[in-house]
Amino acid sequence: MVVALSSPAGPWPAFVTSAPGKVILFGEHAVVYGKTAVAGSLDMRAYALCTPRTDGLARLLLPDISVDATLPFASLPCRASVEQLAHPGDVAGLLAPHVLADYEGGPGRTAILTFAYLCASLVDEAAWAEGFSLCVRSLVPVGSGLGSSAAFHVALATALLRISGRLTAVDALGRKLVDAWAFRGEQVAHGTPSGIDNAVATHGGFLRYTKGAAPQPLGNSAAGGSSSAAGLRMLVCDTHVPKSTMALVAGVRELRDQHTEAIDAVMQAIDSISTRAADLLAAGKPGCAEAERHLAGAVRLNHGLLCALGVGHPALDLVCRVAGQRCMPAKLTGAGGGGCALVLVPAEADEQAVAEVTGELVAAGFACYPTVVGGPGVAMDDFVDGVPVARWVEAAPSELPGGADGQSDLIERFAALPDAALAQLAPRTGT
Ligand SMILES: Nc1ncnc2c1ncn2[C@@H]1O[C@H](COP(=O)(O)OP(=O)(O)OP(=O)(O)O)[C@@H](O)[C@H]1O
Ligand SMILES: C[C@@](O)(CCO)CC(=O)[O-]
Repeated sequence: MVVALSSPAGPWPAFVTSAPGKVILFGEHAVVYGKTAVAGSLDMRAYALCTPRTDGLARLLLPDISVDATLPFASLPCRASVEQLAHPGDVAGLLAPHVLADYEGGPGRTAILTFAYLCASLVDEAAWAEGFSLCVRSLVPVGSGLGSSAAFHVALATALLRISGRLTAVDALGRKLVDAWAFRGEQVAHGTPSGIDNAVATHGGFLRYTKGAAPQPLGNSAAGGSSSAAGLRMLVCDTHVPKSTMALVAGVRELRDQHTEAIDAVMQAIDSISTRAADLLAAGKPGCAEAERHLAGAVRLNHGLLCALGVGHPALDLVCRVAGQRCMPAKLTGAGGGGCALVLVPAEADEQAVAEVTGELVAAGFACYPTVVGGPGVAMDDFVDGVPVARWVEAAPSELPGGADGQSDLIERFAALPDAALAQLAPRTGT
């Protein structure tokens, strides 16, 4: 994929940003309390197409969650008032009621709040002057524990930083900036996130993560280098049981307030599991029999400890039982309470056993994704295979009635791209 970026000032071409979902191998929830966690990027991404306008309006189109909002600059709070907020989530109190009127609760409201917060913080009146349209589509299932919100916030923050002229390249400095602003988006959505999800969505690869410290790559590279940890084969199983990350994190906090010593001991146990696993992955031995045995035990233990924190669910236990019967360790991943579980597939796994596990889980009503973990993080492109993004979207197959008629707005065409066409916008490893 060719990446060529125009100067931020002056007219700009349509561009696309994208960021991956994540899978937490070890340490969710404990990471909120400063413990170590290990996570990797998924091969499912969120994509944002950004196009210039001429009417001074900003349109946010989120077809996955039925949001289509068009805002004038004056409908946003000013930067100074946003900067004075005690917490980014308090932005709701600054917005005129009509902005949220059509989005009472749920993902649409959260997305508008984050958009408003990031726009008010980043895009000044001059940059807004001509307006822009932004459409975000995602192949990361929403609310399943696979970091759909972080992928969304990283893609969104990258687009708004570019529009504001603060970001010209996704290099080390650019990634730091994106990560910091995506984290604020996560704060709007989740209250007190640890930052691990946005770190993985930004940097890609496999990371050892501790809140407040720089994420540590585990023998891998978001730029497409080979990863020892990427040798881990996994099935990600979506139970489709809805959950709220914010409520689950708040629930663990309440439990800790009541049973501080006991919960801190659980957190410490999770920390030792994550730390040892991170060392193993960093040493590049995930496939050897001894390491695999160790990781299998660690996965089972971590699941049990998460259940002790009150974030388990019978559907997640079912995944662990079905996989465990075929000697495949499994645990919940992400916030728990529903959402997804990961199944570690041993290097020597019998393919028949993998197919049986998949079949049983699908028969139980779950979705099963064989997963490649450890791919690229955030990306920003003006060209797809040498073709300007706008022309590529126009030419790509669309699900709009009437097919490729060239009549519809670029944003509408992007919103109607089949998933397979959308997936082609992923950065190609090694280019
Ligand atoms: N495709 C999308 N379009 C627009 N907004 C999205 C999209 N996907 C996710 N979001 C935003 O992310 C929020 C979902 O966050 P939530 O924490 O519930 O799920 P998750 O990130 O998938 O799970 P976890 O945090 O456990 O990994 C939505 O409320 C919405 O604001
Ligand atoms: C549950 C949690 O640990 C992971 C959610 O993907 C919350 C966080 O780290 O912000």
